[in-house]
Amino acid sequence: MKPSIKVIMSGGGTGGHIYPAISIADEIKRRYPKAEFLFVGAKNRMEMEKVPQAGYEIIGLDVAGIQRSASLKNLSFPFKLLGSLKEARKIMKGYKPDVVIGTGGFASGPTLFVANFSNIPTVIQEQNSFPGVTNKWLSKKAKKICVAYDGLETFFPAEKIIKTGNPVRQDLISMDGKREEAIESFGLNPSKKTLAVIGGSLGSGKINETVNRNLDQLLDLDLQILWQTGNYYFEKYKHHNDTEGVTTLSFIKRMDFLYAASDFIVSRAGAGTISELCIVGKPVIFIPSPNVAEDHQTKNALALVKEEAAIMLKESELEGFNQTLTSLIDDKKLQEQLSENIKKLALPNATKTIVDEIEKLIK
Ligand SMILES: CC(=O)N[C@H]1[C@@H](OP(=O)(O)OP(=O)(O)OC[C@H]2O[C@@H](n3ccc(=O)[nH]c3=O)[C@H](O)[C@@H]2O)O[C@H](CO)[C@@H](O)[C@@H]1O
Repeated sequence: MKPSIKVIMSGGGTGGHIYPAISIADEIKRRYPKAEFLFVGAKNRMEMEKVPQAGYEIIGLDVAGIQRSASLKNLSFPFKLLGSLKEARKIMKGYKPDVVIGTGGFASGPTLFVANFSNIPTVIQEQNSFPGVTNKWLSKKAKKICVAYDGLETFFPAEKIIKTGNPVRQDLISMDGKREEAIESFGLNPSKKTLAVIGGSLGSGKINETVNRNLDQLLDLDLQILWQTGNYYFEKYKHHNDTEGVTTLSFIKRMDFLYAASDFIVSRAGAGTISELCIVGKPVIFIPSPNVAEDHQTKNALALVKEEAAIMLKESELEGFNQTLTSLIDDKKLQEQLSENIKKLALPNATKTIVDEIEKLIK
């Protein structure tokens, strides 16, 4: 009989930190049906909704990040940090976990710091090719660091690094035979090619503006557009649902369907989306967000561009959007080459490999 274990998962702020935590918890639960889980997130952030939907309990810390631009909000940062450290300490003392797993975002900083300080083994799952300051700092005391890109020994202690890949939800790994159902579920035209637009879990204002500006020319390419705007921007663009050939959605529950229905993809370069796109194997144009720590999305995308596995357009190059997309659509050979090369980078066993490492720690 497998023992009952107690696990704290901490991460959130955006889907990119939440979904890996849920995938890892699901796999631990599959192996240890009696395992108990507590998620620690940040109050009022996306995890407070998505984690309970996935069937797990979550506590929200009163914590926020530092604003990159000078902001009055930063004045309250030290107080919130101290408060959240106190809260995390209380949680750790009360729950007594066997292991604490951090997938990044505001809450994982104080949670893993307190766990490290209390000598509870911690594991970091770093999704990006370039880590933020918090993970670099937490890595000193973490037992293991599961990464998805090469070259992270520049930032983390080399002996703790394991290249596992990023966890990808199971329904995104088994993609075969879903195209027809996917096309039907979005009410798309099966005889037309589909361009999917993905702004990341929160949506992207810049990508939305670009698609909106170029919409007529895009439709002239005889494409239909499946456009994820993000919740925040949906009101502004939802009227396009009345435009023939355009489907806008705020947030997509069945990302497997979005990928299955699409022929070409334009996307932000969040690490989780990239890992999924490697499994999906379709031609992609990345438009990385320049507004993230250390410009890590550009670095994520460049790791693929280097392998001729994707095209990248910087935000400063968006006047060339139409031309880049048209060239891709017109070039079958390029499409095949991108598909073939991106698939080579897929690491579909990431979640299992990460949980193998966690198991070694708790045994
Ligand atoms: C603005 C920001 O801070 N972005 C960061 C955030 O991105 P973001 O939260 O966008 O994260 P990712 O691209 O890594 O992952 C998004 C996840 O949300 C899912 N999804 C997305 C849209 C949707 O409608 N439905 C849905 O389910 C995707 O399938 C994927 O699993 O975390 C990533 C991982 O650390 C980072 O690389 C990004 O730079």
